[in-house]
Amino acid sequence: MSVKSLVFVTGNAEKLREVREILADGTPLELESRALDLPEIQGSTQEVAMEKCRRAAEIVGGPCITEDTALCFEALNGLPGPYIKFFLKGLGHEGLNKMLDGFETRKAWALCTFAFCERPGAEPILFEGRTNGRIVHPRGPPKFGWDPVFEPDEGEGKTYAELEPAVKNKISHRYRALAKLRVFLHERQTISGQQ
Ligand SMILES: O=P(O)(O)OP(=O)(O)OP(=O)(O)OC[C@H]1O[C@@H](n2cnc3c(O)ncnc32)[C@H](O)[C@@H]1O
Ligand SMILES: [Mg+2]
Repeated sequence: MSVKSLVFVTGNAEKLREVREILADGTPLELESRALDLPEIQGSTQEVAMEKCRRAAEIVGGPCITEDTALCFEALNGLPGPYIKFFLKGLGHEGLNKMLDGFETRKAWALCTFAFCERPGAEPILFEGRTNGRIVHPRGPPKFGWDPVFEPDEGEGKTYAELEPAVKNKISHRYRALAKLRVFLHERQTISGQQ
């Protein structure tokens, strides 16, 4: 099976690390990374992801993937969603918790959206992965974003930050979205066979 290389445009080194770790299971897909922090529009997670990937393809001048991560609070009808980066920056881990004080549920879900764009001007295709959980007071090393405050339902009571990276990578929103992207790329023979 031949190895296919694809450009992953992201300004987030931790995302890139996790994607590489997940793909290290033998997936014959090599990522070439471009560390660009692309502007992101306002809108639904799908609209944000589509537009970011369109812009990335224009810059790269060829096929590329981008990834958007949202953290959605059930009590807030899915917000902060794609705006979590700015909420986290402005409020911190405890602030995210405080936002939910007074609400009946602390349920949340992490949503990852990969977008693949074949060439500049082409319509991107989206692949979503979701992991359900809840928002808790921070536990575990604060290495990656909101990992310390998200306790996935399948994490046996541990936050993403407390889980071994290999365990997070088996249940994560990112793993689930990437699994769909891999199937797509494989079926299009982007991974194996001729281009
Ligand atoms: O260049 P891009 O790929 O857009 O990278 P970004 O850091 O701007 O990422 P997003 O726009 O998708 O914003 C998502 C926010 O959630 C954080 N994040 C993403 N994935 C995460 C994960 O698995 N665990 C914890 N935090 C995460 C990330 O650090 C951002 O603050
Ligand atoms: Mg971003």
